[in-house]
Amino acid sequence: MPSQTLKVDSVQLEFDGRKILQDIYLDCSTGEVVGLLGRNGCGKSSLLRIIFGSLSCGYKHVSINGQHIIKGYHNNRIAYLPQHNYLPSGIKIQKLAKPFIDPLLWSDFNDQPAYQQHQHKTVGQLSGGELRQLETLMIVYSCADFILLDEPFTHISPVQADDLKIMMEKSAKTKGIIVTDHQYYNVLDVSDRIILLNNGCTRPVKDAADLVTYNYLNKK
Ligand SMILES: Nc1ncnc2c1ncn2[C@@H]1O[C@H](COP(=O)(O)OP(=O)(O)OP(=O)(O)O)[C@@H](O)[C@H]1O
Repeated sequence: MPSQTLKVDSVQLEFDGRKILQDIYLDCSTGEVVGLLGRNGCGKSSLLRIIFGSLSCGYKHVSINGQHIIKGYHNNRIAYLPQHNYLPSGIKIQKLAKPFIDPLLWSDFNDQPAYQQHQHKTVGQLSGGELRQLETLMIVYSCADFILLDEPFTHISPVQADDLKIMMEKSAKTKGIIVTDHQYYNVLDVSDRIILLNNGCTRPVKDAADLVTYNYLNKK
């Protein structure tokens, strides 16, 4: 499949007159994982929601291969794992998963231990980490060309985080992934490039020293 590129720029977001996002440029091509880092409240979730199309803002320009995208979720172009749980309770995982998963990826998804173990349970019968793992799996294996992951590592154990990174690298052979999480070491580990969100602006990050310069990490 030919490479595709998602581009996001000129985003203007304010809440109650307070500027949250103002000088944004972010791109992601199929075949790569882009990590988005930033301090609490700097606007990472808002930016992902704007790209996905679930948060309105003053202005934005989102495109895929030059084609303007108004709502990223239309036609399954972009899938989004929100920071908080999104699956409805009371319905079996198996029933929820079927319409979600890319039919071409079904057999791979079906082989995942988390799905094998929990497919007959409902959301309410899962632990917080089990649910998070399944929610992330379902987004990574969805039909979308671009995947936005908001804190996929936060509630899962180190072993499961390692499994998720392997799965993301595999998925990024054909999809583009943008991931944000405060477990920055996992984000650094899995990402091809890092973008820092700071004072409403995006900045490319070359290495961990840049993260110190921009006051994201403390100097050791
Ligand atoms: N609906 C809203 N109304 C007013 N302010 C909001 C609203 N949603 C978010 N904010 C504010 O916008 C800022 C950015 O929020 P956002 O959730 O995007 O940050 P974040 O970088 O994802 O933070 P965290 O890392 O803590 O999850 C925060 O200061 C937050 O308080």
